[in-house]
Formats: sequence, structure tokens, C-alpha cells
Amino acid sequence: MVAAQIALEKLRQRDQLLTTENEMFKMENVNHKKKVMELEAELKKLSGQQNLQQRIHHHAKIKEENNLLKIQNEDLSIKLQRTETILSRVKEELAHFRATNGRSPYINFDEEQQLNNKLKETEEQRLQLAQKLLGLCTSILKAAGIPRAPNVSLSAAEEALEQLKNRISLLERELQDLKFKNKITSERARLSELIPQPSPSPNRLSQNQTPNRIFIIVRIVNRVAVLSSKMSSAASFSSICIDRGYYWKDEAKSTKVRKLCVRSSVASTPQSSQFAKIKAQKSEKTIQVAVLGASGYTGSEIVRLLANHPYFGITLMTADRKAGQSIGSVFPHLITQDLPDMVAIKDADFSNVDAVFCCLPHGTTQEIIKGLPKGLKIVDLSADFRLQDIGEYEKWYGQPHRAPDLQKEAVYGLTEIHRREIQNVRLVANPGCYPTSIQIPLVPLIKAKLIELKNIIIDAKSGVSGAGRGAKEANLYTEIAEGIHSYGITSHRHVPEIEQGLSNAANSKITVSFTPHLMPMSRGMQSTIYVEMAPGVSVEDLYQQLSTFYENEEFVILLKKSEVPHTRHVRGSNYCVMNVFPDRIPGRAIIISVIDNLVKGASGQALQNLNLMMGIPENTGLLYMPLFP
Ligand SMILES: NC(=O)C1=CN([C@@H]2O[C@H](COP(=O)(O)OP(=O)(O)OC[C@H]3O[C@@H](n4cnc5c(N)ncnc54)[C@H](OP(=O)(O)O)[C@@H]3O)[C@@H](O)[C@H]2O)C=CC1
Ligand SMILES: CC(=O)N[C@@H](CCC(=O)OP(=O)(O)O)C(=O)O
Repeated sequence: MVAAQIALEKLRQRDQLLTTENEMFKMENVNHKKKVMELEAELKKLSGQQNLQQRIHHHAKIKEENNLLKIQNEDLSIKLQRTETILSRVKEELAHFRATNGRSPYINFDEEQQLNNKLKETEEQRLQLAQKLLGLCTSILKAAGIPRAPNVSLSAAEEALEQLKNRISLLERELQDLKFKNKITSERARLSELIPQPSPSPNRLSQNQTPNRIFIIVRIVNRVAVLSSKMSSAASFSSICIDRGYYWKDEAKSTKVRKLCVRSSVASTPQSSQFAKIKAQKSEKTIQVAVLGASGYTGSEIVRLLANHPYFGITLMTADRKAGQSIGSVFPHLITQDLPDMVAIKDADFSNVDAVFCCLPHGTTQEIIKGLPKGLKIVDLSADFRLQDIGEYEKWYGQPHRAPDLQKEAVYGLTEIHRREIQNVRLVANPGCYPTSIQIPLVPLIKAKLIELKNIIIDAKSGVSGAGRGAKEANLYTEIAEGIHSYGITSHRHVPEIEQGLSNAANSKITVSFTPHLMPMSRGMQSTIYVEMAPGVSVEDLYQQLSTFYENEEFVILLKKSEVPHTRHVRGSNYCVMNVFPDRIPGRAIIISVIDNLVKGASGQALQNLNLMMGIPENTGLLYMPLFP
């Protein structure tokens, strides 16, 4: 650039010189012409006064002079021409040079001036910046504690800056370690509250040493280990070893002491500590859960409910047609959930899973649950393990039962009625949505013998999501909208489930009249139930029984007398809202019960059950208010 500028300057000077020389030649030429004219005038004058000889002589002299001048003039003209040629060549060269430097070919002297001014300004700014840089370098060296260096250099400042950065990241890691230490201390405190004092008879499980409690203890110990492995100061927490005498359900017979020993990793690099930070946030939740069928309606509802659950974290999700996709791409309303992509069941890894929500179609479910690792807690939302009598299952579902042993093990998960059994079981058969809305009001009345066991008529209505997400002609908008669709009259597969629950409560066989209807709404379910009261029983008695039976229940709400339950008041919540009304026919009563089929009728109740199975408060993660309007 500088060389180019010098070359440009030289060309410009040469240009000026030639222009001046040219001007001078022009002027000289003009003068010579003037002189010729003067001499000619003088010749004219003289020729009038001199004699002929003199005049001839004079004339010859003048002619000679004139010829000389002409020659000189021609010479000058040639020189002028040559100079002009050189000048135009120089101009051409200059234009070419400017053009190749990205500037306009012809010199604009104003622009040149502006550029020169700008150059000056830039130079001044450069000086100012250099001064600032010097000040900055001095400050960095000072901050790094380097005594006043005689020559403050950029490289010395860079070195000092690097030292400062290292110190900061060291402090950050120390801070992180302190946070982990605090968490470990609090987890240990929690652990010592949960671990019972050594019992005098170590072979028996004490009351608060239930498998659930032990399970939570194990999870906390693991969590402490995870936290400690994230710490960069390996020396202070190099190993955590817990040596306690508690027993697993399957190991209760042996006196073997379970020993958990986890070692931490060595100090981590800044990158790995950042990675560990992200992983730590993810593994904050103590119990890891798998959702099989997460791409369906009930599966996605589980994902929604678990978003705010303090202990359950989702570590695995499966899908069939949608395997390989993220939950956010299949259900955009769940896009904020940072979860692993859904995989096909055959590719699922259950090694880090503690509990499973099985949200698959009936039939498929039996085979899949049969193949799951034995230690897992399972809540099955399908109908596969709901019917105690395998023969009934085969009759109503039209297929053989392929896991009869598991059927014997399963507990029917109507939480408010079977809470005690649910707490200690491995496999829970979550009730169907219609049976939930029907059994919740009827079981307490049957148990108290307040209603007749005959002539129970149930008129039930469901939102379309009850039919799942799969595309079916019957669920098209045109088939559903602006009308009510009765179906499964006397033959719906929920009939045996409803009759099983009511018959168990009555200790005698009950047959019901059940008609479901599809309603033009996405969620919600209402069961309107017509019953005959036992002799001498009033609607007030029914009301009192329901009120007493459910007075401590979080999720069952008996409205004030004569208030009418509406599905729109339970949308998105785990509540079952109900009331009882006198019929116009003497001795009869009408009960109305509403739920959200996807929450209390499926995923909400499933979560309620898993909470129980894991020994944590039953309402955890379920206190969502209904969505209204
Ligand atoms: N919807 C409701 O209100 C209620 C439903 N239930 C029961 O819960 C279960 C799930 O219902 P819902 O969520 O509505 O159903 P959906 O049809 O919405 O979802 C079914 C899920 O199962 C997956 N799936 C389907 N076939 C297979 C297979 N052969 N192998 C593995 N995975 C498969 C689907 O994957 P993909 O989509 O990727 O193919 C999807 O994730 C059913 O048994 C249902 O009866 C119980 C109470 C209420
Ligand atoms: C509206 C609608 O179609 N509802 C479903 C019932 C809901 C359900 O899925 O019940 P299961 O869990 O017993 O399969 C039906 O009538 O088959």
C-alpha cells in the first residue's frame, strides 16, 4: 500500500513537471511568433526607407533570421508534440494505476485531499488506541499482581490475562464443589432420617423398612455418589461408602449385608465440569422413569404431568411409528421438555430405569411387560391386567391372555379403594376411564349397602381423546362434531371391569346396564348413574356416606347439595367431582360423576399409583388446577 502510494506520488510529480514544461514551451513558442511578427513589421518599415541593395540585403538577412526562427519554431513544435504524447501516456499510466488500486481512474484532487485528512485522523485514532491498550495492559498486569514492569508489553499482558482466567475458573470450580458439598450434606441428612436405627432382629423388615423406603434410600445414596463424582476436588470426597444392614424384598431371607460403594472420578477439566453441570441438572430427580408409548395421548399426558414432579425424571421414552422422533416434534406443546428422543421398544435400554408407565394398546402390553427387567415397578394403563378372571379377559377382548402369571401378581389400581395393596406391589393395572368414573361413587354406596345391586343404569359420555391418537374413520371430525355417538351398547369391554369392581365391593355378582357415548369434545368424561336405594335409605344417606368416605381424599370432591358437576371444571386435573340427586321416581337416585379421561381416567391416576408404590406422597406432581375456560 505504502509502495503504491509512493509510486502514485512520483507519477503525480512527473505529471506536474511535464505539464509545467509544456506550458513553458507554449509560452516560448508564442514569444517566438510574436518576435517574427515584429521583425516582419520592421522589415516592412525599412523596406520603405532603404535603397534597393540595402533592402535586398536587409531582406535576405531578415529571411535568414526568419528561416532560423521557423526552424526553431518547428523544433519547438516537435518538442511540444513529444511532450504532449509523454504527458498523455503518463496520464494513461496514472489512470490505469489508480483503477487497479480500486480508485476512480482520474484524479479528483478534492477526494485526494479528503483521503489525506482521513489518513491523518486514523493515524491520530491509532495513537489514542495504542495509549488505551497500554493502559489496559498496565491494569491487567496490576490485577494479576505483577509489579510495575519496566516495559509494559502486549505479550506480558496476555500472559497475565491467561493467569487471571485460570484463577477465575479455579474459583468457579471451588464454588461448584462447595455447592455439591452442600447438596451431599443435605442428602445425607435426608438419608439418615430415612435409614432406621439397626434393629435387634436383623432378619425382619421393620415397618418403615418397606421396599419402597429402601428403594428411595438406594436412590439417594446413588445420587450422593453422582454428586460426589461431579466434584473436581477428588481428594476430599474420594469415596463414599455406606454400610448398613437393610434387606431387599428378594434378599430378606439371607443375612447378607448390602454394601454400596461408589468412587468419585478424578478432577475434571473445565469442559467436563460444564458437561457435568448439565448432567447434574438432569439427574436432580431421584427416580428414573420410562414412558412406553410416549407418542400416544396417555403417554404424552404422563410427560406433561412429570414436567413438575420433584422426584420422577424421564430417562426413556418409546414409540412405535414415531420411534426416532423427539417428543417436541410429535407433541409441540411439550417442546420445552429436554428429554431423550423416543426409541422403539426393541432398542430401549432399561439399565437406568426404576419405574415404567406402560401406555400401550391392550394385547401388545402383556408381551412387552413380560420382557421387562424384573426389578422395575410398573403401572400399566392398558386393560391387559385389569380382569382377575383370564376367561373373562379372553371373552371380552377376543384373544388369549399371554401372561397369566403376571395377571395373578397385578393389583387393580383404583387408588382411593385399593391404596393399601398398591403400596407394596410391583405391577399395577391402572383402571379404565369409564370404570374409574363409575366405581368412585358406587363402591362406597355398595359397601355400605345403601343401594340395590340390581337395576344399576349407567349412561356415560367420553371425549374423543379416549379413543387414542391413532387415525380411525369413526374419529374424524365429520363423524364426531355436532352430534352424540352411542356405541358398544351392552357389549363395551369396560362392562366386565365395572362389574368386577362393583361385585367385589358387594361380595356378590352385579350386572349393570352400561351405555357409552362419544361426545364432540377432546377431553372429559361424565357418568350419569341411576340407582335404586335400599329400603328406608334416603338421598341424604347416600350423600352422607360419600361425604364421610371421601372426606380425607385429595382428588375426590363431593359438591354441595344440588350443585351439578361439569366436565369443563375438571379439564387437565386429577379430580373426580360428583354429586347425588333424588330421582322423580320414588326410591331412586341419580349420581353424576365427572373426570378428565386422560388424567384421573388414565395418566393422573397412574402417577398417583406410582407415587404410592415409591413411598412418596400420593399427590406429588398432581396438584394441577383444572384448566378453565
Ligand atoms: N385415551 C384414554 O383416555 C385412555 C387410554 N387408556 C389406555 O391406555 C393405553 C394407551 O392409550 P392412548 O395413549 O390413548 O393410545 P394412543 O393410540 O394415543 O397411543 C398408543 C401408543 O402405543 C404405541 N404403540 C402402538 N402400537 C404399538 C406396538 N405394537 N408396539 C409398541 N408400541 C406401540 C404408539 O406408538 P406410535 O404412535 O409411535 O405408533 C403410541 O405411543 C391403551 O391401552 C388405552 O386403552 C386407558 C384409559 C384412558
Ligand atoms: C372414547 C373411547 O373410544 N374410549 C375408549 C375407552 C377408553 C380406553 O382407552 O379404555 P381402555 O383403557 O380400557 O382401553 C373406548 O370406548 O374404547
